[in-house]
Amino acid sequence: MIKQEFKAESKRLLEMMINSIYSQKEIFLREVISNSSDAIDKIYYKALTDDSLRFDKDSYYIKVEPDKENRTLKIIDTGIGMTKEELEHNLGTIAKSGSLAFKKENDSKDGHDIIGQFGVGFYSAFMVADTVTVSSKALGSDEAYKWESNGTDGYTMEPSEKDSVGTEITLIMKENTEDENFDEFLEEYRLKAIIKKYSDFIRYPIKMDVTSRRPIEGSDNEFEEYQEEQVLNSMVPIWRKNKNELTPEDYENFYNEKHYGFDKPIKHIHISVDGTVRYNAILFIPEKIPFDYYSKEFEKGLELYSSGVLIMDKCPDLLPDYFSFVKGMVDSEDLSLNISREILQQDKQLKFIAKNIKNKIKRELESLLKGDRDKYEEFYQSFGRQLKFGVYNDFGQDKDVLKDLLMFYSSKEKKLVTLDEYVSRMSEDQKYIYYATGETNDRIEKLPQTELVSEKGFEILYFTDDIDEFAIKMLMNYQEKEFKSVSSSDLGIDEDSESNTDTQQQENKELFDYMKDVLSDKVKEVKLSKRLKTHPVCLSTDGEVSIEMEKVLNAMPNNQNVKADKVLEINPNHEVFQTLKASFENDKEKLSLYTNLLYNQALLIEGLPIQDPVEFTNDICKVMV
Ligand SMILES: Nc1ncnc2c1ncn2[C@@H]1O[C@H](COP(=O)(O)OP(=O)(O)OP(=O)(O)O)[C@@H](O)[C@H]1O
Repeated sequence: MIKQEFKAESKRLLEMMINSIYSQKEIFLREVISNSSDAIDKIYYKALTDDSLRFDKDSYYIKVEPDKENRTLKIIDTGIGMTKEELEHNLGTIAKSGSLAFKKENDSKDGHDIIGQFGVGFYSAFMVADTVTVSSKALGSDEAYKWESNGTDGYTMEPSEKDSVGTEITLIMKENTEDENFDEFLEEYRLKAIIKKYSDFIRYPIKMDVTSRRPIEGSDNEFEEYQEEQVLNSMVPIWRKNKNELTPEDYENFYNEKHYGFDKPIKHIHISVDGTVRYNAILFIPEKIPFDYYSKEFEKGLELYSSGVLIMDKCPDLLPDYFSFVKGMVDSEDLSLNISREILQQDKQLKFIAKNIKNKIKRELESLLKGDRDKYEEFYQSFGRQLKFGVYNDFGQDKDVLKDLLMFYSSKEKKLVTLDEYVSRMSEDQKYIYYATGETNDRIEKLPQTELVSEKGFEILYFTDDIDEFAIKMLMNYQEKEFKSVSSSDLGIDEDSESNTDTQQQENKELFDYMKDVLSDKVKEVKLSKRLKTHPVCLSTDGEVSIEMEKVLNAMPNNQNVKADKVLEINPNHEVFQTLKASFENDKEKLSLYTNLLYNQALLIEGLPIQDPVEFTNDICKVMV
């Protein structure tokens, strides 16, 4: 059987490729500049093995020349150039990458890694240009050649004049349409911005004649325009520099230049890994919460570079949600890019980098907590909530990563403490890590439910964030100590008076049954309290859902009307209890009134709404008259 070769409609293929690979037209400049940078790198490589060649870095550059009048954009480089054959092979064949072949022949060294690999980037010029002319003189050749194409009808080749070695690409820009303005790619400010965004860390200077204004000599208010050649890119990526050479100010400047935030970062993390996947990263922990951080608009992610060229503005896969506040960038030469360089082909390397980064951020936060408590607390005030979400999310799969980073306000220390600090202070007879929930620390401080635990001398953690209790339920325990709400039915505290209370409970069973009937299904039970010392009444809960959780769940849009099993507790040592007993004997109507009043008071203490406020105030008046 004869094997047939696939035939391709190269015209259509090219058209499809030009119009569908890239999501943004501005990318063409990144591609053409990357080619120029590769061409200069190739001279560098040649010089390594060819003694007759000297690579003097300062003589190599890339120049961008917009010409608004003629609507052309030139990109000129002093790279290795192309011979007639190379022009034909590399630009006349789609998906033929001279650069990839070159890379295979020459091992990449000293971070001079060739960018091109797919053999398609050049054609992105046709997204913005009708005609592309490439005039090139190869290193070691006396002749120059010109390649020209309008992107659809093939190309022409002819000898041309060119004095120096290198390549000059001229784009004749497309006519503007209703939807597209191609003139923008001839504007200095736009070219500057595109170069800064994608090609800032190209190792060679990218120059352009920039128009500036200056006062005319001898005049106060007259100005003249003049042109001045400027280098538009920073060239040296700070992440490639030795950490010892860099000062904290260098990192701060980088943070500001890259517009990661308007604040001063609390900490920077510089990572250089030279293992199976090589990468460099500079990460920042911001000081202040970005204004949109807790909104839908906020997008997490790090900038992703491949060999110094920007691939993605915000690569979300590099950060877990709970570290979404981290800003910065990652640069790797080992990424599997897809041909548009916009998304990644497969994410094995990316997953590896993300995992490393996650562990590194965790370790750095732990060391901040140990080494600079004030700074950590500052950080925690801003982003602690996010860490707690991290404990709760995905069924707690990352709770162990985060548990040592958590902090809560302590009843004893009157400041934020870690769980480790809490547990290390626990006395032998303390079974649980106690917590109380409420809107503010002040309100929790006054909660009747805390009385017994506080009297026992046990520390209580104050939960004021709606996520707190959910996170802790997910954590279940810390260093094998379970968490216990001060409002839960069993506090695990052995009281001497316990049997006494139990007897009283038995003796007054009918009273409590009556009160329960008055309240019907508003409460699960009415009983004598073991936890109250001075306050007459409080609510506690029986079961998994606490009152605080009920509040949070019911405030959600998909509210499923979850209810906590509430227990109304009465303090047997309070005079009110005697009044209740007396009215049970003599005046049931009064007992009903008192029961409702006590229940509503308990709701108020919890910050829960009273079902019928008018009835409540009328009830109070009834007691007065
Ligand atoms: N300015 C230039 N100087 C020298 N050679 C060039 C220049 N521009 C392009 N080339 C050659 O043309 C080839 C094709 O370029 P093209 O941009 O299409 O692909 P690439 O850079 O190899 O790969 P990628 O699609 O990944 O960017 C390059 O591999 C290179 O050999």
